Amino acid sequence: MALDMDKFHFGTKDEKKGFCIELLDALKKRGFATIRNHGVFKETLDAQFDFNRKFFNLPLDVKMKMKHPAQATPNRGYSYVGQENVGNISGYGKGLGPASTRDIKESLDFGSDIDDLVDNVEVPEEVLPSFQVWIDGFYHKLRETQDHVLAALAIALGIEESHLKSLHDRAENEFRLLHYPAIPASELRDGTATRCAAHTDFGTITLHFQDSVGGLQVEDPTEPGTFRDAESSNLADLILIAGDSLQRLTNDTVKAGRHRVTYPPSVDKDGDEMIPERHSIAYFSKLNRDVSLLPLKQFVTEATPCRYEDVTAWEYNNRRSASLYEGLYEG
Ligand SMILES: O=C(O)CCC(=O)C(=O)O
Ligand SMILES: [Fe+2]
Repeated sequence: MALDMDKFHFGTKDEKKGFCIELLDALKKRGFATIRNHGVFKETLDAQFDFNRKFFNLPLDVKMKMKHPAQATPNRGYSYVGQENVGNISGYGKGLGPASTRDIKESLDFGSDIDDLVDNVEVPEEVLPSFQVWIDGFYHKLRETQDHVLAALAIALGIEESHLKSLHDRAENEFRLLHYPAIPASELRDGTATRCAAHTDFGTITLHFQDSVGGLQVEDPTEPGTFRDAESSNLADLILIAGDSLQRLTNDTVKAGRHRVTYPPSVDKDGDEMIPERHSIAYFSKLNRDVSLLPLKQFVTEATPCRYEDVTAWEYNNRRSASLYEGLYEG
């Protein structure tokens, strides 16, 4: 059941508080929360998914003109199928090494148009008219939603309402459009390939939207190893997953949600069917680069000693993302 964010904005004091508590509860118990009335209208999402399709339908040589650089940072531009392998970070936090799976996906990464450190790899007007202007607007639209979600989480966690939001006020988020090409179900069967291998995201929260194909799954925090579909009856619902940085700031009070993309619920894993192509959007909320990932003081007590080192959000982000592209550019 999706949580109704209208209760946060327009509800009574108790309804607002109730929304915040349920949101935090869902992250703790299921590893994700679905939210409706989050401020991004269905028409806006439909238009964004139209742009997704238009971009990924371009010929490969055109997409390669917007190519992601040869290393993980800066995380901007187009990554072809096989360029980024999330399996490399699947074992993170579990004491395991990289998994030997390859992801069958392509993606296009952006930051904000006002980021003063990293420039976007822009999609030129002659390649896709109005695309870049739309993307820049979409970034800020989602940022507004992010700010409200962070306020709700802060309330539930007993932190000052604007505190988490203020740690994100430099527009250093990133977001990506993803396309998973149609493949025969048999291609995923022996476990050497997947759509997107299991992982946690590096930022504080990730806002996900997926098309009607589905396939996003989140690990049950109470049953490690069991992944459950993160489906929603309404495609305009936002699927919220916590990331490593929120886990660190809250000293494990909120754990990062481990997630992956695999067979959609409608496809028979043992059959010969084609898995349809899939489009999705992942908006990664990132702390300002200079913020320390030491747990906030409220979360460090005698019973819950500090579990994490003093590292900046940027250093941590770069350390984690470096492994995503590892092995590709040797020699
Ligand atoms: O495609 C999706 O729904 C999820 C993608 C994802 O988890 C990621 O890019 O970090
Ligand atoms: Fe992710």
